[in-house]
Amino acid sequence: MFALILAVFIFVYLFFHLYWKRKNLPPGPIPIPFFGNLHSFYFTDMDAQLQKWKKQYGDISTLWFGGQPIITLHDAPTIMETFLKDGETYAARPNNMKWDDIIRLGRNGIVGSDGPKWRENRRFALHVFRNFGLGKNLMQERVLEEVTHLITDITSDIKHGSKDISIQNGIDLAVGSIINGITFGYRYGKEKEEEFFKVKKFAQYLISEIANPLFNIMNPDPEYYKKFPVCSAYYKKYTGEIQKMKDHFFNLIDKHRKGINFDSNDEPTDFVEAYMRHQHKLKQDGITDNNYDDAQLYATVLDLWIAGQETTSNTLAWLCIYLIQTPHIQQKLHKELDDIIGSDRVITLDDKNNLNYLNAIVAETQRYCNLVPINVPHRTTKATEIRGYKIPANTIITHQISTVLMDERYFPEPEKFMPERFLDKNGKFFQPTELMPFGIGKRACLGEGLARLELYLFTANIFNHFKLDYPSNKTTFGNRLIGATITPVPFLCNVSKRF
Ligand code: HEM
Repeated sequence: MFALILAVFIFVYLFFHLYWKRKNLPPGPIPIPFFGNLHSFYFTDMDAQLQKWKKQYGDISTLWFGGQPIITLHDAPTIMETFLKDGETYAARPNNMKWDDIIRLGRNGIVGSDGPKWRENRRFALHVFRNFGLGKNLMQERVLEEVTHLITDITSDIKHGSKDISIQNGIDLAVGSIINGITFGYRYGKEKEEEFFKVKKFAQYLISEIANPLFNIMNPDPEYYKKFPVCSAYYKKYTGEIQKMKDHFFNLIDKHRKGINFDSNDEPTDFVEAYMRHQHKLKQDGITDNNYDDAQLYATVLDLWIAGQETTSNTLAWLCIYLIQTPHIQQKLHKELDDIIGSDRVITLDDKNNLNYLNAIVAETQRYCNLVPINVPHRTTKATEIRGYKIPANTIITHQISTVLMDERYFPEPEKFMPERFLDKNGKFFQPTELMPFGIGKRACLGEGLARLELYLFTANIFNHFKLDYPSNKTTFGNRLIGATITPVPFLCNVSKRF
């Protein structure tokens, strides 16, 4: 009798998991109970595994993160028709990813919030960025200040000849100084290097854990899962790290508030000040029911810092690695710089349209490094239909940038690093719509303008001043660490001066 009950139970269980819950969804790899498809990422790199599934199941498929199905789009035309042309339907974020609530004190910030709070705060941040000169010379000056410090530091590190140094750390610190300058109003530089690497460590921990299966399994309800042995140790460690990060940012926020004279009409010089002045105005106007409390401020600053530092800095690090691995491409870049610039003067936005090969290298690096292996998930705000599949409201869905950027239909021989693919027959740089490293639609990267400015100014000025080569020990050179972003394993490179 017991055997019969067990057999029925197993049958019902398998029938539900293997067939019933998947029957109306696009095809995809078979999920196993508890893990879904997450276990596959243990055996193959995330982006390579997605590529395999795309070949197997086509341009629209379903992945399971634990018990959570995620509809995944892989081809540019479908992505344009949905996320771009019907943006509002795809503008929400999942509301069952509970670690986020712990990290961001509820549904706060920009990356993880939605509805009016997200809309208002995204608009507010973009407005502040524009006031700080994005798209004008002011932001260029901020970036160039850090570029100049970096060039000076590298020059002094290598003295007269050439030397193996960590250009990666230098870039990290410079990009961190830019985002910290924008958010809190001060740069790190060499003097505050220790503070920078402390925050960077938190950021890296958060980002890398997103690829941890245990993190994803516990995500729907960490408070419940922490009752189980392995999960409870994980919960303790994870929340401990988050607490340190919260302490750091709230400390800075409190200090900042004390330094602001709210009676003055001075223009704010950093994001936190702009935010606090806005909070103050709302209070004065008696508007208490608003979307601008301190939890929202903390979570937004956290989002800007993490999204703004790690992404740009890693892209630049990959660019250095690729140009070391392809000396003929670096040589061609040096030739363009010699022909167009011809001195060690500072390269600015005014030169951008003449530096076609350089722009193509940046574009190809963004394609090839494929920084975000799994794009940030979205949630449908209403029922819709995609390629014949009925997708209900509140379905988790994402457009998979990583598979689009490696798709041979849009980028022939995608496994090759070939900047020439972005030059037309007259040698002019162009960007096809399929090149979408910042995502598309309502949720496309908020920092795209700043990131593009940084990628261009750093690349142009670093390579105008220096030649980069392999370090003497290249054992792990170019190896990848996979998390929410793909990071190069820490590396040295041999740097020599060109002037
Ligand atoms: C090379 C650099 C960068 C890359 C490749 C990148 C890529 C992305 C991607 C793929 C998304 C998700 C889009 C989606 O949900 O579909 C995103 C969102 C976001 N990024 Fe970036 N990003 C970069 C730099 C930056 C910078 C410099 C900042 C801040 C100053 C920033 C702030 C944000 C924010 C706040 C969001 C969330 C937007 C929202 O949910 O409304 N990013 N980024």
